[in-house]
Amino acid sequence: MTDPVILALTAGEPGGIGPELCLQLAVRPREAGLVVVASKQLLEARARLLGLPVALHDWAPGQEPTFSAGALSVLDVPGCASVDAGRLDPANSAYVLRTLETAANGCLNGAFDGMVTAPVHKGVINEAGIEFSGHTEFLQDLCGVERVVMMLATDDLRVALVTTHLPLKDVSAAITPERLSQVARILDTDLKAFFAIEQPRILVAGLNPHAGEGGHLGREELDTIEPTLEHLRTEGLNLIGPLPADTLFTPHWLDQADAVLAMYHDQGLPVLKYQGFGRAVNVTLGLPIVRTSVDHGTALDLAGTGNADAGSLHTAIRVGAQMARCRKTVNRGPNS
Ligand SMILES: NC(=O)C1=CN([C@@H]2O[C@H](COP(=O)(O)OP(=O)(O)OC[C@H]3O[C@@H](n4cnc5c(N)ncnc54)[C@H](O)[C@@H]3O)[C@@H](O)[C@H]2O)C=CC1
Ligand SMILES: NCC(=O)COP(=O)(O)O
Repeated sequence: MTDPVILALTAGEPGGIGPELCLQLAVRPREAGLVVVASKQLLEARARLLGLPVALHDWAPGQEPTFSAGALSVLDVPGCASVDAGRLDPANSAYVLRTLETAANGCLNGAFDGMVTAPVHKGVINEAGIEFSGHTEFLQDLCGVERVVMMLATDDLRVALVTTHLPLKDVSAAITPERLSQVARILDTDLKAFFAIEQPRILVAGLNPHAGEGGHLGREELDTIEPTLEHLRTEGLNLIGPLPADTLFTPHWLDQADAVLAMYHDQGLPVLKYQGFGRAVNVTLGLPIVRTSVDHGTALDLAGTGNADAGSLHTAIRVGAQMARCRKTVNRGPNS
C-alpha cells in the first residue's frame, strides 16, 4: 500500500473562486490527505451561500485528515476581514499571506508533505502596500533559495519559464547566463526527480522574432542564449535551441521533446493554456518543498456562482501527491 501523504491546500483570495473549489472537493472521497489552510469562517460562509452541506473538521499537526465524502479537514487561519464572493478587499491581504506562510512552514517542519495553492489576487495584495508578485517568488524567498522555476504542465505539454512575473520591458536584461543556467539545471534535475524522465529533452525558445534572425532582429540569442546552452550541453543537458518561438510549438519539435523552456510568461503560457486550460497544473520546481497550483486565476466573475470548474485543482492535487510521494521515497532512502 502506498504511504498516505498530507497536502496543505490554501484557499487563496477570499473574494475569488478558491474557497468554493476547496469545498467542492468534499463531494467525493480523496486519495491524498488534504487539509484546507484557510479561515473556517470564510469556508462556512461560502458553503452557506452555495448550499453545500460540508462538515468542516478542525485539524492539528499530527492528526490524520478526513478522507470521507462530505467532510474536509481545516487548519483555521483567523483574520479574514471580509468574506464576500466577487469582491476584493485589501484588508484581506495579510490574512492571505498568512495562509501561505502557514502551509509552507508546515511543509518545512514536516507537518505536511506538500502544498497546493488556490489562486490569489496579486494586485490587491500590492494595493495593501505589500510587495508581492506571485506564490512562486514568495515561496522562493520564504524557503531561502536563490532560484526556482515555474512550470505549467498538461498530460501532453510542459512549459517552464526563464522569467516569471516581470514587466516585458525588463525581460531582456533578466535573461543572463547565470539565470538561464540555474533555470535549465533546475528543470533538468526536477524532470528527472519528479517526472521519471531519464534524460530530459528540452526545447529552448529564443527571445526575439525568428530567434533573432542571425542578429538582425536582436542579439540576445547570439550574445547570451546560444553560448549558455553550449556550456550547459557540456554538463550533459539535452537542450535544443534557441528555436524561433512561433514554430517551436508544432508537432515537428514537440513530438521529440519532454519540455519547452520559454523566455517569458506570455511567450509560453498562452500556448499551454490554449492546449489545456482547466486541466493543467502549475508546479514550482527547485524548492525544498513540494508546491503545485491551479492553472487559472481568481475568476472574480464566477465567485459565489458554483460554476467554477475544479478540473485544474484536481490535477494540482494529483500531481502534488505524486511529487510528495516521490520526495518521501527519496528521503526515506533505498534500504528503509
Ligand atoms: N496561481 C495563482 O495564484 C494565479 C493567480 N492569478 C491572478 O488571478 C487574477 C485574475 O486573473 P485573470 O487574468 O482574470 O485570469 P482568471 O484565470 O482568473 O480568469 C480568466 C477567465 O477564465 C475563467 N476561469 C478562470 N478559472 C476558471 C475555472 N476554474 N472555471 C471556469 N472558468 C474559469 C474566468 O471566469 C475568466 O473568464 C489576477 O490577479 C492574477 O494575478 C492568475 C493566475 C494564477
Ligand atoms: N500565470 C501563472 C501565475 O501567475 C501563477 O503565479 P504563482 O502565483 O503561482 O506564482
